[in-house]
Amino acid sequence: MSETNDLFPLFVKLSQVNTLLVGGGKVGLEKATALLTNDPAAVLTIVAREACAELKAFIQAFPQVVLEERPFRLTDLDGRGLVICATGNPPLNDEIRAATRERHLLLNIADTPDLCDFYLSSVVRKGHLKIAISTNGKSPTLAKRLRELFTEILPDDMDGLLEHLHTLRDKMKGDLPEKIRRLDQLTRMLLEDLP
Ligand SMILES: C[C@@]1(CC(=O)O)C2=NC(=C\c3[nH]c(c(CCC(=O)O)c3CC(=O)O)Cc3[nH]c(c(CC(=O)O)c3CCC(=O)O)/C=C3\N/C(=C\2)[C@@H](CCC(=O)O)[C@]3(C)CC(=O)O)/[C@H]1CCC(=O)O
Ligand SMILES: NC(=O)c1ccc[n+]([C@@H]2O[C@H](COP(=O)([O-])OP(=O)(O)OC[C@H]3O[C@@H](n4cnc5c(N)ncnc54)[C@H](O)[C@@H]3O)[C@@H](O)[C@H]2O)c1
Repeated sequence: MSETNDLFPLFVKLSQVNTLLVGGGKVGLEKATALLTNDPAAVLTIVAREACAELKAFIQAFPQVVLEERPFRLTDLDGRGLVICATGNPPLNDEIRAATRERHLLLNIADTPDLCDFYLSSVVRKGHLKIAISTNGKSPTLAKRLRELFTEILPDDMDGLLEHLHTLRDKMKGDLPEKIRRLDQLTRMLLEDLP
């Protein structure tokens, strides 16, 4: 029997959702990079006993990011929307798992699928176009490879196409089914030009 991928993808506005990252080692740096490259205005607090030099250097470019070098405490969860944990500390993972469940907060514990409410995805970015890839946790390396493949084959000027479609969409009058029919037709023609 084949398993299905039941994960529901969302595109989250990190500038409006207060995120806590616990842990500031190599994996913490990867997660901070994923958050801040997608949204440089992400509201992010990092709590780590000791943050690595690379993380400290990286967050310099993001003045809104708060780094507190001290042990995690439960009050760190106050006012958060998302929590990401990258400490490699199993008892702490369990404590944060229980506390976030009580507070109805969404939690990702890096590299520990069983304890996650959500996974981070591999992200293809071409201007306004963003494609998130999930392998249902089966192979993050394949997700990374597919990101590289799509980044290579999609044209860099996707923004030109999207702006054009946006202008046309705003100009179109008439009833919705007719608008959808015309946009379907137009995008079919435009996408035929892609490699
Ligand atoms: C996509 C990406 C996003 C991101 O992290 O930003 C991401 N992992 C990335 C890379 C990566 N991670 C690992 C390697 C080493 C090779 C390997 O082990 O495969 C590489 C490859 C590399 O770095 O080259 C180690 C690893 N990761 C997980 C486990 C545990 C397990 O599988 O049980 C272990 C073993 C740990 C150990 O053995 O100790 C688990 C998860 N990793 C996920 C996301 C979630 C599932 C996403 C999906 O559905 O595919 C999930 C379930 C939870 C989560 O962490 O959110 C990012 C690629 C970004 C990009 O480049 O595009
Ligand atoms: N990198 C690996 O080889 C490896 C192997 C197995 C699992 N992992 C997973 O990777 C993650 C961590 O990896 P890493 O390489 O970044 O580890 P790391 O040891 O470099 O970093 C751990 C970070 O967590 C912080 N930390 C630990 N306890 C804390 C506490 N009580 N309060 C606040 N901060 C605390 C440390 O100060 C540090 O910043 C974990 O999710 C772990 O399950 C990694």
